[in-house]
Amino acid sequence: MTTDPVLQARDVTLAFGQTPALRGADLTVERGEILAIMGPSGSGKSTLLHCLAGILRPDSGEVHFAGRRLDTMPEQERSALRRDRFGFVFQFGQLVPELTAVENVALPLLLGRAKRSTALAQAGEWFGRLGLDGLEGRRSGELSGGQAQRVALARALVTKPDVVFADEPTGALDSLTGEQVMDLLVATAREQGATVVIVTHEPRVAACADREVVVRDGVVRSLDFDVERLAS
Ligand SMILES: Nc1ncnc2c1ncn2[C@@H]1O[C@H](COP(=O)(O)OP(=O)(O)OP(=O)(O)O)[C@@H](O)[C@H]1O
Repeated sequence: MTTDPVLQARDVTLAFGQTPALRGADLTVERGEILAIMGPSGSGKSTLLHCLAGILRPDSGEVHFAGRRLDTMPEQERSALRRDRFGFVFQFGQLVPELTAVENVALPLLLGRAKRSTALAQAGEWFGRLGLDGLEGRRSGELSGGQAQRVALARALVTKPDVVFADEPTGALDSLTGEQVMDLLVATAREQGATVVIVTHEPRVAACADREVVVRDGVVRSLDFDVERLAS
């Protein structure tokens, strides 16, 4: 049985002023797939991730999510879709410093208008699951980098999103902690059947993925193409 891809970028271009970031990027992501996007600094990886997540609107080309055009969708609808169907993990966790860890995890549920007690209870379930027991009441300044990133993972996963977008999720962590965070991300995403799109510089992180692609000069290449090109 074949299923439709969950995400698709078709001939996407985007420039920041005079700087081209994407120059005809094509990418298809299958449902449940864990995909790593690699490539040199400045090649367009984060811009591609932001287009796929409906954060940036391309100058031309199309972006599809679950059969719907994301690039032409009105902002309000895109923002609801990001809140309800996508989860995000960034390099520095980006927890809200005024909130406790459990409130941070509950945030996407509260923004989706869940009852506060229900949201906090659901958020609390993630602490045991991610080895964070007892840290529910801490603020981000009282957590280690690895703990904060696990809280950020819980926040990305708490809504049971279709897709988790992770931009350098281990970039600020030492390699052992980074590995633990990646193992947790992959295991929980697989458990929930979530698709994961990871931008990373680190081959060890990419090795956790089902497939790797490389972005060069704003264009997506499969890893096979890249290896052949480098070998020739
Ligand atoms: N907000 C912005 N304003 C201006 N130029 C930008 C902006 N964001 C990205 N760029 C430029 O677009 C190009 C692609 O950037 P992007 O961040 O997508 O690359 P990247 O591959 O993710 O890089 P890195 O690995 O260093 O994070 C670069 O030339 C970058 O300088």
